[in-house]
Amino acid sequence: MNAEIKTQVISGKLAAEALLSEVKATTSELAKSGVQPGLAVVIVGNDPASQVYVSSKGKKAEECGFLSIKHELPEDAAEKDLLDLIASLNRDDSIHGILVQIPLPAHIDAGKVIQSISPQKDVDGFHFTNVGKLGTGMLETAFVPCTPAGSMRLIEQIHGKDLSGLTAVVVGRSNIVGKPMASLLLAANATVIIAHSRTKNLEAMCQQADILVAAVGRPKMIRADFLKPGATVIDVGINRVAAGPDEKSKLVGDVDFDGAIDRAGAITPVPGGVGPMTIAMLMSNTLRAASLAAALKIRTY
Ligand SMILES: Nc1nc(=O)c2c([nH]1)NC[C@@H]1CN(c3ccc(C(=O)N[C@@H](CCC(=O)O)C(=O)O)cc3)C=[N+]21
Repeated sequence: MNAEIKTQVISGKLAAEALLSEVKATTSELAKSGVQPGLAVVIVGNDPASQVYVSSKGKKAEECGFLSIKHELPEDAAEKDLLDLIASLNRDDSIHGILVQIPLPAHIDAGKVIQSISPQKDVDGFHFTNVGKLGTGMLETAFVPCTPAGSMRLIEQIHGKDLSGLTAVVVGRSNIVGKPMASLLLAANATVIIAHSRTKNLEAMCQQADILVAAVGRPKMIRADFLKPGATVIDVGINRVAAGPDEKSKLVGDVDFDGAIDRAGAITPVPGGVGPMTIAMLMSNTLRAASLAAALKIRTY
């Protein structure tokens, strides 16, 4: 135990509740002008983990006062059926956000499906238009992927909006977390390093980090000795591991939380950290899509 460092556990659960109550309040305001945000979640197949995520997204959407619609397609659905469904959701004025749950079955081209979603309804922020806007700093109209956006809100609690002079290390280079996370950190003036499976001496690289974002998908891979004392640690990992012979599986992050707590300045737990913020940001993005769509209905002249 390090007596000098008082580590703050950053509650994603509380931050998500705060964000959701803002979303609810703005949704009631919007209702006065006859606008109700609508979210369509599409799931293909019956992966149990995906089912759980999708139902919790639907539940949160309803709590926010949104129209919440779920489309379930069978595991062997044709790609064309999915593309046709998205085309009809793109045309549907009551739907402002479309989320196609990832992963998709192997016979479906996930890239093609994502690019078929209207960029204005792409509340996941995966469409090239939104990726390009984030990459070029056009954040006013971009949809930013929910996990990195939620992680930034948690970082903001500790460091504020301006990260000038701070070094951030993102471990992981996925299109849905690592790369957009790095773009957001850079936009907030951090000095950004993206580390990944081919990085030499990952431990030394991580020790540079004032802010460390772990998004590798390997349980407890980031250990206490990887951390600069006092660092802010954002654990994006959601790994389900066997807890014991008769016990249910449990969730662990990419960071060895019990070790890291003695060295970090602030750290997100798993569960209760980035996960709940991801869902809250999805609601925030959907509300934003609805507001932008409503604004565009007002005549220019
Ligand atoms: N198109 C698409 N968009 C996504 O945003 C998306 C996706 N596909 N596919 C799967 C991943 C995963 N994901 C999570 C969201 C919330 C929690 C979450 O709230 N987790 C809770 C624990 C939940 C539990 O106990 O299982 C927590 O960390 O506290 C986890 C994972 C969104 N994803």
